[in-house]
Amino acid sequence: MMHAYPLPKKDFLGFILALLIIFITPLAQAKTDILRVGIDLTYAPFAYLENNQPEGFDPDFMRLLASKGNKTAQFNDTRIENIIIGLESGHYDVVASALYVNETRAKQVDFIPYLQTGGVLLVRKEDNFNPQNITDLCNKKVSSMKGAAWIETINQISETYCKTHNLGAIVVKEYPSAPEASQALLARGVDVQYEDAAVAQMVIAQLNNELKITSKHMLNPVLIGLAVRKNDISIKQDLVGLIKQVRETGQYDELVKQYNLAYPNQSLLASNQQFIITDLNGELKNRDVVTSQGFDWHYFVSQLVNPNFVKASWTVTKLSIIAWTCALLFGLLLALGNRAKNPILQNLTTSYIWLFRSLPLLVLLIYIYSLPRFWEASSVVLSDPFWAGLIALILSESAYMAEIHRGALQAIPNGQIEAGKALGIRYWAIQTKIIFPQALRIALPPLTNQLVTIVKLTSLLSVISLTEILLVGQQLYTRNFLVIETLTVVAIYYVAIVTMVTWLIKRFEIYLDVTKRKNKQPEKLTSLTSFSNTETTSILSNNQKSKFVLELANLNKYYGHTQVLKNINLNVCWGNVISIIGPSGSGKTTLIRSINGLTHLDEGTIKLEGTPFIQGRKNPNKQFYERIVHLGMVFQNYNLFPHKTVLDNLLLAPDYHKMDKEESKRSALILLNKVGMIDHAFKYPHQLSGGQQQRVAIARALVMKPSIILFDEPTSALDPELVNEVLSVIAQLAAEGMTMLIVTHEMSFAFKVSNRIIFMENGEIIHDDSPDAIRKSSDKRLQQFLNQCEH
Ligand SMILES: Nc1ncnc2c1ncn2[C@@H]1O[C@H](COP(=O)(O)OP(=O)(O)OP(=O)(O)O)[C@@H](O)[C@H]1O
Repeated sequence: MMHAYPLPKKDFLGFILALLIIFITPLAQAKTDILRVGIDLTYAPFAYLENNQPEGFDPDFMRLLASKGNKTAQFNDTRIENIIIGLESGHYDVVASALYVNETRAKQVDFIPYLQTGGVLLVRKEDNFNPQNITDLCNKKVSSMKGAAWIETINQISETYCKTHNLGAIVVKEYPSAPEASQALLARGVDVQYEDAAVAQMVIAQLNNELKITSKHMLNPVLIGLAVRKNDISIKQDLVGLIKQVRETGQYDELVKQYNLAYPNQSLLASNQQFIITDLNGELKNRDVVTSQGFDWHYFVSQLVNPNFVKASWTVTKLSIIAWTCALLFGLLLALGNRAKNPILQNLTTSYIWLFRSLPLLVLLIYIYSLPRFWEASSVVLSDPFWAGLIALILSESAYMAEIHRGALQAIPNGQIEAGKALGIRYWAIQTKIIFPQALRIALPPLTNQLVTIVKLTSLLSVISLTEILLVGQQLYTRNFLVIETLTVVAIYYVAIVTMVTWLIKRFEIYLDVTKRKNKQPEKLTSLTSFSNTETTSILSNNQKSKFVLELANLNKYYGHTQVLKNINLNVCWGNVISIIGPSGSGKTTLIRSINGLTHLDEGTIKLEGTPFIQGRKNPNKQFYERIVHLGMVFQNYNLFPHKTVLDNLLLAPDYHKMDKEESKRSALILLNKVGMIDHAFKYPHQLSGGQQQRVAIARALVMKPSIILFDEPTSALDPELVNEVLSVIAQLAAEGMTMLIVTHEMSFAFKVSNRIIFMENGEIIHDDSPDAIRKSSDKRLQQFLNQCEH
């Protein structure tokens, strides 16, 4: 029977200890039984994956050594550029990845030689170019695996032979692995590939003989070694002893024969003696513990001014800024397409965004860079990794930016578009002058983030051999193994670029933020107060060409099955001030918005100044856009443009309609004076009260000299104490003979200023009479409504 009591404390600790022992013992055992090998399994035939198992010479060799030492080889697949970081960090004990031996590498790690190899030259099968030696490569582009031994030799020959013989330099393009270097050759990004002899055989077989070896002899023999940490004396002793054993038993010879490789010859061993830890007989030379060097400050400082880093930084900056700007603009078009009413456009943009957000940039980069293989003409542009990288970045980033723009565009209130439309401004101008500047301010912080992302993403472009900052770093540390020093330089360059570009955009963001802007120095406006009344009223239109300003005939409007306007007929004479009153939901706003096309009618015609203006469901025509400016509109929520000053709010429409600049500025100032806002001409809307904003909105509606102004509940959004300042401006306009149609809930005002009052209910005009007649009407429903309003 089990006890329900808790375990005594002592027993509990014992239990934990037992658990630890159970788990730790096998781990501790595992460490001694396992030979941990760092290896890059993308380098066939030396090391590759087959059926998920490491295969090739290096895995076979390490398995052989491990079994001789009664251990199991455990492979840790790591790309070549990071393989020494793993060794130094203790993730494995030895690197067996066809590493060539050289002086600078030997300063960081100890090498135990175990193989020799050499290079060959590969070209496309159909090419007539037959290079035999490196000297035949002058003026050619050569692809190579990153950090390969021969790169230094090629660069040396380019300097000492090609340049001195005026034959043109050899351009080496480095790729992460041999398959990518071959793809570049097939895509005509390079003319020739320099490859390890054993690797080249394998590549040719895999690519169905699309490439051929042209060099007859193995070029540039190199010594290959196992790399171990300098202070790891026991692993050095173990490995040297095991290699000796497998050579003596003949197992080593059997293995190298299978791969057509060889143990390093004596002369190669002799010439590399100072870089390896075994002598010519394969015995360990020095058993002292040598600690690896600390941070190499001298090298670090020298690399800070390395011209290759400076050049790569310029490439990264240029590429990032161009990619960001193009993706920003393209993304904006995509966002607009996505918001369009056209379903084809919507589906196309949605699919684009879905596809390019899902595709990894790396895959996209390789697709684009390889395109010339299938479409030769594209090689003119795409063989240059800068352009291929730029196109891939733009395609991918524009998909992300489209979503940022979509969010920002959605955040702009619809009233801004309506205010633009009411001023007769067409679609593109509304977008560019009103919507984009406001949306850009909202989108800028996330867009800045994207720029930082792009700067960092450029490091991926090394797969297509673009010499960017990380690639320069990798080229350096795969040769000298000074990983931390080099990466610190890389980090400094990236941080500097990101800091610079974000600072620039931050300045732009501050520039766009009108709340942080100081008011422009006001001009001398005092002279304006001396304008005569005639000059002030002459600004208002008195262009009476027809009997009626506005004629509405048989207007009908439905929302779904609900009819909200029922056969509306109304004629407005010049100078009429008509107030539209009625209970909530009676259709007042719908009526006034359909007069200037903001709400589409289902049936009926509207004539403006005697000429047809809107006809039923027909789309607005050219005549509509020419005449819409004769209809001013004042909205309930003012709808001023927040990114423009008061004066610029007034000048937007005259500028768009190409009116005389000086004259419209003068009219704008006179109108501001008229509505009592002249002292605020250079303020932004957020610096004004609601009443002041509405007075500016009235001046803005007047600046195009409309024949009639429509007011949609102009005081409903105002605090009670601000209502009167707006109403007195409207009353003044009424007194000056301005024709106005006013939807209002301010009954006493309506009765005071109007010559006619229209009472609407359920979408119908029930009464259309003088204020006196309305007041005296015997209609109970009307009287009930008026009584309610008075309360
Ligand atoms: N976009 C829309 N979709 C569907 N129905 C709408 C839409 N706009 C208005 N309506 C309906 O049309 C009718 C008339 O609305 P409208 O806004 O013109 O009334 P109103 O008299 O101006 O009311 P209020 O005085 O409250 O502003 C209402 O029943 C309203 O619910």
